[in-house]
Amino acid sequence: MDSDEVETGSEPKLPELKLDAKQAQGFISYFRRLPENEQAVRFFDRKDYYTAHGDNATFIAKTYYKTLTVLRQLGSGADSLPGVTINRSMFETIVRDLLLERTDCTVELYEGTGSKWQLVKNGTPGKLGSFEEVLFASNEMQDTPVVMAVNVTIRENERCVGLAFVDMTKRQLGMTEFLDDDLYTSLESAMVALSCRECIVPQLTAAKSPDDRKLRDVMARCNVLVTEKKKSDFRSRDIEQDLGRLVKGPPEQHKELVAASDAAAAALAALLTYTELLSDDTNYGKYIIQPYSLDLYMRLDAAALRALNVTESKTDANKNFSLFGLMNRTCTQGMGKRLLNRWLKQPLVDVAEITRRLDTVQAFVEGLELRQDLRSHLRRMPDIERLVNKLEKRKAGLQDVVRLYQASLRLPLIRTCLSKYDGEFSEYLQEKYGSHLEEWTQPDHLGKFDGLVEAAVDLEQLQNGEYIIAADYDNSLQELKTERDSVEKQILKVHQQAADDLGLPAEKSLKLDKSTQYGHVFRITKKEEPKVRKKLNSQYITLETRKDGIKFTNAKLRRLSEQYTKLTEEYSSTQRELVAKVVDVAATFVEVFTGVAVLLAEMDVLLSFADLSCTSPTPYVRPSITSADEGDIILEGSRHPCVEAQDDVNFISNDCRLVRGQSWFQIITGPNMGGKSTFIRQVGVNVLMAQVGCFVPCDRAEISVRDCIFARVGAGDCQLRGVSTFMAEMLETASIIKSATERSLIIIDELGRGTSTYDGFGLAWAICEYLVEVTRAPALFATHFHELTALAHSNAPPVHGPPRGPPVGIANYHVSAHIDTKSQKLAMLYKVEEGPCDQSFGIHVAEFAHFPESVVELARQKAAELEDFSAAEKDVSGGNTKDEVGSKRKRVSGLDDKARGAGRVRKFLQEMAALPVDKMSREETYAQLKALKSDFDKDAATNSWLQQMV
Ligand SMILES: Nc1ncnc2c1ncn2[C@@H]1O[C@H](COP(=O)(O)OP(=O)(O)OP(=O)(O)O)[C@@H](O)[C@H]1O
Repeated sequence: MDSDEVETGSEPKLPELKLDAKQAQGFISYFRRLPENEQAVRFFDRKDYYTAHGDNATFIAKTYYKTLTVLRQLGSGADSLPGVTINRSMFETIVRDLLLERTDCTVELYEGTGSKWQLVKNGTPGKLGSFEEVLFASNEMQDTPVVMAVNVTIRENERCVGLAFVDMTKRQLGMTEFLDDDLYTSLESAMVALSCRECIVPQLTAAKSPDDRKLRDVMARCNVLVTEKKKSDFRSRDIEQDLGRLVKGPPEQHKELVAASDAAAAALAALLTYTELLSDDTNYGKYIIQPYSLDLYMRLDAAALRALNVTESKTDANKNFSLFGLMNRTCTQGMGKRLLNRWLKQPLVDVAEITRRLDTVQAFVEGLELRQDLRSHLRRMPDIERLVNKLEKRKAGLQDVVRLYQASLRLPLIRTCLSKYDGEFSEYLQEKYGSHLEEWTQPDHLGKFDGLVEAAVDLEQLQNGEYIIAADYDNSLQELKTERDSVEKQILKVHQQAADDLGLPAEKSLKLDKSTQYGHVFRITKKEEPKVRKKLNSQYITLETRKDGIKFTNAKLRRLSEQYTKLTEEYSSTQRELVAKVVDVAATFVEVFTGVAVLLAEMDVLLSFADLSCTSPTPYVRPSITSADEGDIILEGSRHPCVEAQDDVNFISNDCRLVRGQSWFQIITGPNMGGKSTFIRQVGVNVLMAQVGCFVPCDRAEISVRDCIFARVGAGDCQLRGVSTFMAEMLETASIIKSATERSLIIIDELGRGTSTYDGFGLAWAICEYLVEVTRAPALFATHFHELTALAHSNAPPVHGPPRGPPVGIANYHVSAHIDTKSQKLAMLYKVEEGPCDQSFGIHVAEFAHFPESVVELARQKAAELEDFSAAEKDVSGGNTKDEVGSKRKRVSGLDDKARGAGRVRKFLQEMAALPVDKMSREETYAQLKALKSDFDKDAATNSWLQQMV
C-alpha cells in the first residue's frame, strides 16, 4: 500500500487520513451539501486510499472493521464529521459485498480535493455500471446482474403485472405481462428464475396500500433492491424508437412485443431510462429482445429455493451444503458456473428438452475418455462471455484478444474428442456440438480470426508476459523498430567507449541505466567516483549524485537517448493505434464467440453433472421422465445429495412412492430428529435435479415432470421483518393454496408449529383437506400432529364441493427409530416406513436418559389416561387396520366427537379465512381472531376430541 498506515493495537492497519484543518473544513462543507440518500454508500478517492464519512463511516466501521475505534473525527465541535479510511483492497472487498452480496445499498465514488468533488462512478446491485471493472478485475463473475421493472395495474380486482428485465452482461431484454394473485406468486417465481437483483417500481404518491406492501414483501423475500422511479418514466411513448436503436435485427419482433403489452412496454421504458443504455452508443444494435414466458420453466419461489438449499449461502460451513456448491464441478472460467446458477433456478418442464440434457449427461457418464478429455480442454477455457463483452464495449486489449485466440485453437481439439466417441448418443452429440464446432473452426470463420492474431501479435513475446503487435505486421512499425534498434546499438557502443575512456569495465563498474527522468545515463558508485573525478568534470555532465551512486552522461549519449525516447514514443503510439485496429477487427467475431461461449458453458455444466453422477460414493442414476399428466414419482433408494455428501453422515436411503390414486398425498410422522424433514426435502431436490437435466441420487427413479415446487419448511427469517411465525406460515401456505395445481409438487414441514396446538392442528387439517380435494397435487406433509394420520381413513364427505376426480390417495408414512435395551440408546434409523408413527418414544427416551423412576412412572400414568392401548384400531381407523402397524396411541374419543370436532375446526378456519385481513389494522385482526377463538373454546368444552388438543 502506498500511503502511511497506522496500527492501533489489535485494530486493523488503516491508511492515515491526512487533511489539515482548512482542507477538513472544505470537505465537511462539501459533504454536508450532498443530497440525502439513505441507500447510498459514498466513497471518496484520495489517490492512495479511500474514505467514507458520516453514517456511511459508522456503517463501514461496524460491518467491515467490526469496531468503532477505527472512526476518526474531521473538524471539531458540533460540526465535526466522523470518517474512516479504507485501503484499496478493502475498498474492493466492501464494494463487492455491497453490490454483489447485499441488495440494500448503492455505491457512489467521488474524485476531487478540498471542497471540489465530483461523482465519477455510480453502481447498484442491478446496474454495476463502471464498477464492473473493479468487481471483476481479480475475480470470476459468479452471476450476471439482472434489473427488472414492474408495473402493476389493478383492473376489476385483477392484478396485471407488466414486467421487463435487462441483463446487461448478456445484452438481453425481455418482457411479459401476466395476471397475478394478490400475493404476487407469479412475479416471485419470475424474480427467482431470472436471478433479479434490483427492481424498478413507480414511486408512490400516497401512503402505501396493502397491495404495495405485498409487492414490497415479495421483493424482500427475493432479496431484491427496490428502486423507485417517477411515474412519468413508466410511459411507453418512445419505446419503439428506443428499441429500434438498441435491438439488433428487424424491428417487427419488438414492435409486436410492444403492441402485445402496454404495461410491459411501460416497464421497459422505465428500465431503459434507469439503465441509461441509450446513452452509450456501443450498445446500439447489440441487444436482443425476447418475450419471457413464466411457463418455460418450473416455478420456484424464494421459500422453495431456501428449503431445497439451491443456492450457496455465506454461512454454509462447506460447499456441499447447497445444491449449487455440490453440483458445481464446472471447469471453465466463470461461464459454466454462471450457467449452472441459472439452470438451477430454471428447471425445465419440457420432457423432450430434459431428455436431451439427460442424453448428453449419459453420454458423458458412459464415455469416460470423452469426459476426461473434454474436461481437460475446458479447464483451459477463459471466460469467453466476459471477453466478448469487453470486445463489444471496446474495452478489450491485446491480451483479451490473445486469450480468445488460445480458446479458438482448442476448439478443433474438442471437436476431435467428440468425433472419437462412438457410443449410443454419438449422433446427437455430433448434431448438437460437433457440427457447430466444425463450422466455426473452418478457415473462413475463426480461421480468419486465428490468422489475424498470428499475423498481428508478436506471439514469441507472450512467454515474457508481453502482449504487443509484431513489428512485421506494419511497415511503419517495422521502420520505427529498426531505427530504434540501431539507436540502441549506438548507445551500447557509446557505453563501451566511455568505459574505455574512464578505465572502468562496462557493466561491472560503469553501468548503463534507463530512467524515466533522464533516459539512458551512465552510473558509477560513489566509491569509484574519486578515480575518475577529473574526467567526469571535464568531459561528462553530472546529473545526479545520490547515495546509490552518480548519474552522468555526455553529449553523444544524451543525443542518442533523446532519439531513443522519441522513437519509443512513436513506436508505442503506433502500437496503440494498431492494437485498436486489431481489437476492432476482432470485435467482428463476437457473434461466433458468443455461440462458442454458449456451447462450451452448456457442455461444461453437463460434464459437471456427469462427473458428480459417477464419482459420488454411490453413483447417481438417470431418471425416467414422463409428462406432468402421466406417471408417478417413484424414487427408489433415494438420498439427499447434500446431506449424503457431508463427511460425518452415513446416509440411509429411502424409497418414495408418490402414486396417483394410492399415495399421491403422504403424511409423514415420526420422532424429532428422525429425518422427516430431510426425507421430504430430498424428494423435492431429486425432482429439481432431474428437471435440470442431472442424474439423481437414487437406485431407480421415475419422475412425472412438475411445473412448480412449493416448499414450506420452517418460518425462515420472517420474524426479523416483523412478521410473526404464525403469520408467515399463513402467508406461505396461502400462496400454496392459491397457486398450486395438480402438476405441482408440495412439500410442507411442520405446519402449525408457530401457533397454539388447536389452531395449528386445525390449520394443518384444513389445508390437507384442501390439497387433497381441490389442488390434488402430489404432496409430502411432515407433521408432529399425529392426529393428522386419521386423514388417510377419513370417510367424511368432501367439504369443497363435488369431487374433482378419483381420490388422489392418502398414505401414512413414518420415520423409524429403535430403542436398544442393552445399550440403553435410542437410535434413529432414518428409515421411512409405511403407516403412522409409534409415538411412545417420548417415555422411552426419558427412561433411558435416566429420568427419575417416579417421573417416568407418572408419565406412563398420564399417557395411559390419554391413550387406550387396547382399543380396537377399527374404532378410529374407519375399518382400515393395515396402515396402523406399530401405532399404539389411540384417542379415547369416539368417531362422532372427532367428526364434529373436525367440522368445528373447519368452521373456525373458514371464519378466519373470511376476515378481510387486507383492510384491517393489526389490532382489529387480533381482536377478531380473539373473538373467534373464544367462540371456538366454548364449543371445544363439550367435545372431548377437541379438548385433547386445546
Ligand atoms: N436418511 C438419513 N440418513 C442419515 N442421517 C439422516 C437421514 N435423515 C436425516 N438424517 C440426519 O438427522 C438429522 C435430523 O434430520 P431432520 O431434520 O430431517 O429430522 P426431523 O425429523 O425433520 O426433525 P424435527 O422434527 O426435529 O424437525 C439431520 O441433520 C441429518 O444429519
